[in-house]
Amino acid sequence: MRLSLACLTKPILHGYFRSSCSWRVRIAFALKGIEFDHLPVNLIKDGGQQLTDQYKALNPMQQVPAVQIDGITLSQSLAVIQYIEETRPGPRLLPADPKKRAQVRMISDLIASGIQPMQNLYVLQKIGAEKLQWGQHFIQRGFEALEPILKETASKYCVGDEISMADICLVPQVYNAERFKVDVDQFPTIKRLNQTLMKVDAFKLSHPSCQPDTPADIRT
Ligand SMILES: O=C(O)/C=C\C(=O)CC(=O)CC(=O)O
Repeated sequence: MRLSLACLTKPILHGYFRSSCSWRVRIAFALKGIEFDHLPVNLIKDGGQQLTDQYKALNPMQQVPAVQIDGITLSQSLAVIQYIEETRPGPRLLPADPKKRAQVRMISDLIASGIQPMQNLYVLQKIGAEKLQWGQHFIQRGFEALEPILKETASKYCVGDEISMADICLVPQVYNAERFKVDVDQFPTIKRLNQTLMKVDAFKLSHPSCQPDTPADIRT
């Protein structure tokens, strides 16, 4: 087998400890057992390091994460997750069954396109005041849709009994819900899945509370 040099170098994750989209990528790397180098991009410090020309050259959307892997640079966490799914061994992150696979994509997109972008830093900075209520509104609305969907698709995990990309999206979004003071008790399926997943090492080790760039005062 011929291995290109690019495949032999560790991927580099440009991310931020508290970014839910960076956390998604960290979970996927952990589940697949992929070692990576972490280059922190502080979204707050100096007005936001993602806004520098240097970072813009890496990711023109000026958001995290960006991942350098196999000689290419990818932004957008779901594209990264699907790329490593297609190129790396280890547990499957998308089910083989087409219906379950579609359900995983539906749940992932619901979160990654329907909820998270409405409460990300850039949008909230544009809103000005009312940030908390704005974020709460869109997470609440999204979880009201997600709960009945998960009730249908979930068994041990979001879709059946295998951890998938849907679970990778769910846990960081629940973390954001808690940050925005959405009462997750309203959503028993979401709550139960989050509790189950937070016992899995890949989710624990990648948690925002214990990353290289986690500030000392909130590190656990
Ligand atoms: O420390 C901060 O407050 C800044 C940024 C974030 O949390 C990341 C986001 O923009 C939200 C998100 O990932 O969903």
